[in-house]
This record gives sequence, structure tokens and C-alpha cells, in this order.
Amino acid sequence: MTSSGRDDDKLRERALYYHEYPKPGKLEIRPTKPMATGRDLSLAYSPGVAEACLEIDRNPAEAARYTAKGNLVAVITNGSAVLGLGNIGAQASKPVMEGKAVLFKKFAGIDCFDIEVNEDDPEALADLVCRLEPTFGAINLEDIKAPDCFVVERICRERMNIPVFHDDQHGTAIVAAAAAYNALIVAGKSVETIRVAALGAGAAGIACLKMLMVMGVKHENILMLDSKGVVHTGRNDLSPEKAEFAQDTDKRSIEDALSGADLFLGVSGPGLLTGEMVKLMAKDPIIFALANPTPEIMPDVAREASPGALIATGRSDYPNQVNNVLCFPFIFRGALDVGATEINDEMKMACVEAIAGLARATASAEVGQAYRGETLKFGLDYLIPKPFDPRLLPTIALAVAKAAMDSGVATRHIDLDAYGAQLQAQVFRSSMIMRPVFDAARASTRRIVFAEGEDERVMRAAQAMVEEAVDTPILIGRPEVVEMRLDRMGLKIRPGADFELVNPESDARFRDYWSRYHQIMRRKGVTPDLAKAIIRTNTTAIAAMAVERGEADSMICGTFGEYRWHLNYVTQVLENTELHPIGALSLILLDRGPIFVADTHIHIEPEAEQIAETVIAAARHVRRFGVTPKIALCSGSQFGNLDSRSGRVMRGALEILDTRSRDFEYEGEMHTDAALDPDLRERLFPDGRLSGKANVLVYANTDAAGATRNVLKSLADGLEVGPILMGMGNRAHIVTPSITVRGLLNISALAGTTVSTYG
Ligand SMILES: NC(=O)C1=CN([C@@H]2O[C@H](COP(=O)(O)OP(=O)(O)OC[C@H]3O[C@@H](n4cnc5c(N)ncnc54)[C@H](OP(=O)(O)O)[C@@H]3O)[C@@H](O)[C@H]2O)C=CC1
Ligand SMILES: CC(=O)C(=O)O
Ligand SMILES: [Mg+2]
Repeated sequence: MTSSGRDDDKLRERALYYHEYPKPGKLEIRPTKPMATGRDLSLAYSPGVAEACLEIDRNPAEAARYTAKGNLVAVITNGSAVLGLGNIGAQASKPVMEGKAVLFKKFAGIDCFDIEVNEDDPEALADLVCRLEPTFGAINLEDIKAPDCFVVERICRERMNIPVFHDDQHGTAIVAAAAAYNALIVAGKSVETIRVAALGAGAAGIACLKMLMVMGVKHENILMLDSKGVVHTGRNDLSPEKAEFAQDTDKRSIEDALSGADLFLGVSGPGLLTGEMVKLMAKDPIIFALANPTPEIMPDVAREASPGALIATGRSDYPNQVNNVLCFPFIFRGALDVGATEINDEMKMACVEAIAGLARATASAEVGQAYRGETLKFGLDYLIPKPFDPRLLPTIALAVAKAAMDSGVATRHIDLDAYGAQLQAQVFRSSMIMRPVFDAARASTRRIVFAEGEDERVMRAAQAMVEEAVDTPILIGRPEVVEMRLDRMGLKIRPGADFELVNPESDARFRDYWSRYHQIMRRKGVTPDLAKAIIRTNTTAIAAMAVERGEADSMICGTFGEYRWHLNYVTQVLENTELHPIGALSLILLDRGPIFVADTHIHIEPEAEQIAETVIAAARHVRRFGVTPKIALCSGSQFGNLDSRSGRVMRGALEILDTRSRDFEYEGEMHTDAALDPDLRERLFPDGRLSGKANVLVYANTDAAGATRNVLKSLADGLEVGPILMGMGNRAHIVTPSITVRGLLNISALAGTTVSTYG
């Protein structure tokens, strides 16, 4: 057996296992409201449910308020053109439709029912779809063969007052147009002069060609082919949709059509294009082989026939996946959110422009991580964004919603700024809580030096900082390494122009740095030679010196190595009578809300005084996020019931805190469950000073705080912002090696606020 035969077998085995286990199929339904008590039952079902029915009876628009309709899409098919598998019928199409439903949910938070119907008559199918209007906010028609799909879509659009979108036509056309637009830029070809050979004259083919014409491709430069060859005026078997593309030509075969063509658009079936045929095309041709799951030509065969070709397929295992998944979740999101009555041409064009623009912008930090090892730099192998690019949702949905409002099909007019922020929060969990911090950072542009400037995450964070104009990055790293990596990752920032680069191996300031470092450390055993060696090799010390000398406002280090190793150099250089490390505070974002944990790193076994200082600093930092601090002093001892060390220091800290009036709530010492459960706390210690759930947990040692932080991250899918080094006036922050690019960006925003406000 050949290796590709073995690969096919493995894929088949894995795919079937994936569909069968642990439960058959790919989705299930979950309730969104509590259903645990008789009271819940009386609200969700009889008698309470009748109230919701009556409201909708009075005003049908209230269905979007009291039911899931407003966020519910139907994916409907009769299974007559399932992928490139042909007319395999409604039942066999179900895995594809379940797949589309999952993608709606995963990428855009849209709920979906897949509906497979045994109905071959297009008018009867349309009638059935129309009668589903009370259930759904929008309809996605899928895998219905041409020309029947045109009939179904036309009738549904005429009769229904909600968006009806045939994915294989319009979704495919939108994504193919975006990719073609970018491919023409890369190939240096002009849309007005390119010659197109289109194989496949069905739902996808006709819609893609129409969209290319909207972009400027000339009708006379298009040759369409179906299963009988070139679509020409001499044929009498053409549907009206095909007839629109019929040319008065003597070309008949695919070879005739491909001769000198610049763009091959394949939306037909597997393996229909050969390497020999590709060789007939113009130089550096654009080849879109979009049939699923097996394209018209495999990319390696096309590449061998024409090394300069720009190649795209519909599959995720090759570069340039031109697939309607880049469109449908997001265009429906935008349409639903403004209550659009249809998806019109303005909304489609907004979608094309948004998708194409994303590939030309720098790839986001998150997509860089999701596709590690791939070059995401606009060009031959990156013409179109990746499906896991988190920018797709906020960018496309916002553009579509705006286009719907501008073109008059929106029934709800929304505040686009607020909508954009809400979409961002949907994909970037930290974006909502970080908003006040970023706003503060923007108000005071600060220079932030990154000790590990050669780290890819740091470079990506620096790119984002430059693009978002948050703060000015300074990177410490060897120029040849930094530049090579920037290039490999497709990042646009350049040293000198966008950020300052400090070369640890040769910087004109080396002498000043080491002599100042020596001056600070001369009575702590550091000789001139040692000072030179440290400043030559230790980028954390260099970063600290840059801050000490006023060349940077703040430093960030710790993407590798041990926290306290970095802390040592930070304190050596930056500690003074006003600034000293008080504690490390981690913000963990959970589905149920934010929770802060301290001290995770600084004082391994703190004294009561240090704990009190940590509590006061934590209260100050928590307010930066717009959160009102409610601080619990957590220990194995609970309200004086144990004579343990942790109980004693916590009681001591409480006494110190009580010596002055504080403008925040705190209480202790208590177990963590009592901190988080006010009812339990009330039973243990009635009339305590803490109201509701604590949102800041201060522990009596770093073991307990660190363990809590790690458990929340690992088991509760907590997203960390931090650790935030308190007490150093925002002049230094030390991250941990698990930090992500978004995490670095968050820390840089925290570092980017003025010193006086937050110590
Ligand atoms: N990448 C993507 O996002 C998408 C890809 N597709 C792919 O496009 C293909 C077509 O889908 P769709 O338009 O919905 O299906 P349709 O059934 O509507 O159209 C299929 C078209 O392909 C033509 N065709 C079939 N076999 C041949 C052949 N041997 N030689 C030439 N033409 C042929 C048919 O010709 P005739 O008219 O003579 O029957 C018809 O015009 C599928 O493989 C599908 O997976 C579709 C949507 C999205
Ligand atoms: C992707 C898709 O919708 C298709 O191949 O039919
Ligand atoms: Mg399809």
C-alpha cells in the first residue's frame, strides 16, 4: 500500500472515531436557565411559560426577547450537492450539517439546528423552509444542487422576513473574492485584464463568477465549464444562470479554456485538473481548487507544474484555505445582532473587504500561536486569514452590522463602538476587564523595556503595542536574531523605526551601564569585572539599568527562568527608600468572573506586617480594573480556631489593618470556601465585615497562593493577567514562562500607567 493510501486509511479511522465517541454526533442541546427546583419548573414550564407566550402573542417581535430565536440559525439541506460528494441524500449529509452548526457556535456563538429534509422538489422545499420562520432568526441553505438552489433561495427571500443565505453560493463567493483580490496583489495582475477559466457551473461556480465580476473581472474574459465542457452560445442545454456566462467561442475543452488563463476557479469535483493542464496557463497562475474534500488538483502537483503558482484549496491541511467557514459564522453574527431582514450586497462586500484586509494586516498574536511554525506573512502561502484567527469575529461582524445599518436593512440600530468592544470581549476574555487599564495606558505613552527581546511572544506583543499605540517598546536582543525572527513571523515592526533595540553584545552605553551597576553594588560584593560580566550577559540587569537611568519607564522580564532569579536583579537596581517589592498579585479570569490571588511569588513566609502591606497594595491594584476590592485573608485557621503559624500571622495582619480606617472591605482569617460563600461565612462568623463573595484572596504563604493560582488556571480554565509586581511603582513586572502574547500585552498596559497613581 502507498503511504498516501495509509494516510487516507488513518484519516478515515480517526474521522469515524471522532464522530462516534464519546457520544454519537458533534453537538447536543444544553439549557441556559436553572432547572433544579420546583420554582424553576414553574417558571420554565407551566404555568410561568404562558406569560412569555402571551407577550409574544401580543407582539411577535418579542420572540427575540423571550426565546432563543434571535440567536438561532437553521442549516437546511436536502443533501443534493453535499460537498463534492454529489447527491448523497439528506440523511448522509447530516455530518456536514452538524459540522456547520458546530462552526456557527464555536466561531460566533450562534446556536444552530441542522435540518435535513427528504424533498427533491425545490418549490416544495422552499415552502417548507418558509414555514419555519417562527423558529429561527436566520436561514442558512446548504449543499442544495444548482439550479434548484436558485429557486429555493429566491422563493425564501421573497417570502421570509429574516435573512436567507445560501452558503455555497454567497459564502464561497465572498471568501473566494477576498482571496482573489489578495492573490492579484501578490501576483501583480490586474483584475480588468485577467482571464478566468472556471470549472464548475453550479451554486458555488456561478456565485463566485458573479462576485469576481463585481470586483472588476470582465465578462468576456471568463470561460465557464460544466460537466459537458465549455459553456458556449451554441449549446441548448443551459440553465438561465449558465446561459448568462455563455461565450461565442470555438473553445470546447478544459485545455482550450486553460490556455493562457491567469485564474483557475475550481468548484466542481475531485482530481479534474492535471499538472499538464496547469502548464498551459499563464505565468504564475492563480489556482483555486476548491472542491471538497478532494480538490481539483492537489497543491503539490500544481506547484510542481508551475513553481510560481498561487494555490488555494478548500482544505485546512494546506496553506490558503478558501472555505466559506471564513464567512458564514461572522456574517450571520453581524446580521443577527442588528436584526437584519436580509443579507444584501452591501453586507457581502463589507465581508469581502474585511476578510481580505485581515490577511494583509499583521497576523494577530493568538493566530500566530495557534499556527506555530507557519509563516503568516501576506504572500504566496498566506493570501487569506486562518479560520482560527480571533480577529475574524470582531472585524467581520462589525463591518457587516455597520453595512446593514447603513443600507437600511437593520431593524435595530446599535452603538457600533460598544458592539465592537462586546465582540472583542467574546474572543479575548481579558479585553473587558483590561479596558480601564488600556485606557489609562493610552493616556500616558510610556517606554517599556523587555529584557527578553528575542522571545517570539515579546516580539508579537511589541508589534501589537506599536499597532495599538499603547506604549513604546524597547527590546533587548541581538539585532541579527531579532530581525531574522521578525521576518520569519511576518511582523512588520522594525528596529529604529518602530522600537528601540538594545544589543547586549555591543551597545555604546555599555560602559555607563556597568559602571553605574558597579556603583550600586560595590558594597554588595560586586567587583568591576563582575559588573561588566553581568551587564554583558544578563538582560534582566540591563533592563533594570535602563529604567534606573531613565531611558525606559518600566521593564518586563521573566518569559523564561525562575521568578526570584529575576526579582533579585530588579531589586538590586531599582529598590530604594520608596520602592520595594510588596507582593505579587494574579488576576484570574473565570467564567464566573474575576478573582485576584496574592502573594504568589514575593514573600515565601510573610510576617504579619508584610501581609498587611500586601492587602493594602492589592486593594489599590484591584481598583485599576474598575473592581471594588473585597479581601479575604485566607488560612487553614478560621476565625481564631487554630494556633498555626498562618493563623497567627493572619490575625496579626488583621490587627495592623484595623489600626487605621480603610476604604475597602477585608476580613479574616478564614478558609477559602468561607471567603467565597457568604452563607457559609455567616454561619461560622455572623456579622463579619465582608459583604458577599470575596474577590481577592490573600494567603499566608506563596505555596498556598501559588497553588490556588495554578489550580484555577489548570482546572477551571482560568485566564491569568499577571502576576503584577506590587510595590515597585510599576517600574518592573516579572512574568512567568507560561505567559502568552496577550498576557504580555496586558502586563505592558499595566506597566504603562503612571508611577504616582499605582505603587
Ligand atoms: N471551498 C468551499 O468553501 C466550497 C467548495 N465547494 C465545492 O464546490 C463543488 C461544487 O459545489 P456546488 O456548486 O455546491 O455543487 P453543484 O452541484 O451546484 O455544482 C457542481 C458543478 O460542478 C460541475 N461538475 C461536476 N462534475 C464535473 C466534471 N467532471 N467536469 C466538469 N464539471 C463538473 C457540475 O456540472 P453540471 O452543471 O454539468 O452538472 C456543476 O456545474 C463541491 O466540490 C463543493 O465541495 C462548494 C462550496 C464551498
Ligand atoms: C465548504 C462547503 O460548504 C462545501 O464544500 O460544500
Ligand atoms: Mg456546502
